[in-house]
Amino acid sequence: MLSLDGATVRFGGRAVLDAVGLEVAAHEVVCVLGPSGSGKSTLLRVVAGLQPLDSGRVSLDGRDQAGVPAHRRGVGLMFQDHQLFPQRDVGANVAFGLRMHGVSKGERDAEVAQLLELVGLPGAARRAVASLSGGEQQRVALARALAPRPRLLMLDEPLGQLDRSLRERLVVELRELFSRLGTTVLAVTHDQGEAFALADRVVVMRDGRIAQAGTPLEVWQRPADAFVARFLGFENVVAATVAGTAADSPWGKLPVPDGSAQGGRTVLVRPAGVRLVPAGQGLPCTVTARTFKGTHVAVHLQPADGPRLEAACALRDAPEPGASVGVEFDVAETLVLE
Ligand SMILES: Nc1ncnc2c1ncn2[C@@H]1O[C@H](COP(=O)(O)OP(=O)(O)OP(=O)(O)O)[C@@H](O)[C@H]1O
Repeated sequence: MLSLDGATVRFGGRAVLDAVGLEVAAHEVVCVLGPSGSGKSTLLRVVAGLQPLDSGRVSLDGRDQAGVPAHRRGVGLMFQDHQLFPQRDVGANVAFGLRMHGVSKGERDAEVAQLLELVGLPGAARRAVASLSGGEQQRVALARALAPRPRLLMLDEPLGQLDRSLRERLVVELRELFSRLGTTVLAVTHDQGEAFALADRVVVMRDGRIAQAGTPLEVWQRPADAFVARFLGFENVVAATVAGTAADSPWGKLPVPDGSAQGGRTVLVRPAGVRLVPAGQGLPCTVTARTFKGTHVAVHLQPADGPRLEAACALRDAPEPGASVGVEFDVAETLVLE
């Protein structure tokens, strides 16, 4: 449905989008993820027709969109600050795009009622926008974006301003809604939890380029490089020299899976693969801090030599800060990055 080919945008000589290639299939939900300034919003704006390309191409349903203005592209956009019209009621906000398309009043009212039902706000058409909570306003903005039945719906930080529990709930609702409607979605977020919960496929951006694209599981299990691994929150990433099934690292010899890439590499050890053993065994470390993570405790460790480590520990097993422990590494949670 959507295809970007060598899409490039430069500001003052710097490529903010650098030869980006991306395909989005019909009914697919793709989340673009990346740190601030990596080019996510620019990517959306390019697809929407709000930002011209310096080179490359954007196609929708196989048709090059060069010269096609934003309002003729058939894409819906929902921004972070959702920009509802405060002086109009909920129904008028949702009906906005339908009016622009010349839909009659009777049809509009029926459509608005149906959309409000869909986003979980049945009967809210006559309410004032100011009387709604942040989460309710977000749903109205979503109903408004869905109303003209866009072939592609684009969301820019759709849940950005909401509190965590509401975001987690809405993300599940959105996922159900999109799969029910078969909506094709391109969403941008800097929250990896949101992206992983919402997307069929995630695209991680760095400095205007795609660092990795894949299903949430693929990206989580095999981050492409140290940047992606760190961006996903993995701290135990270290340069090492791999020979056979061992890697020489600042933490000593690490076991690595059979068939790992050899030579000078970057090695990732997931926190679950950092096993605490009694002091005197393994790599000597001092516990510097503990962070409660709900299902486990993250134990932060300073080895006598080498960069800090993070271990995932059961609540009852987590040692106190200041304790001396040993560390062993589990090959099943170790990965040599390409
Ligand atoms: N009109 C512009 N003129 C000059 N530079 C721009 C313009 N728009 C964006 N940029 C720059 O391009 C880079 C990418 O911006 P973009 O908004 O696409 O990033 P982002 O990944 O969406 O970031 P954020 O998560 O902070 O919204 C940034 O360094 C930004 O300062």
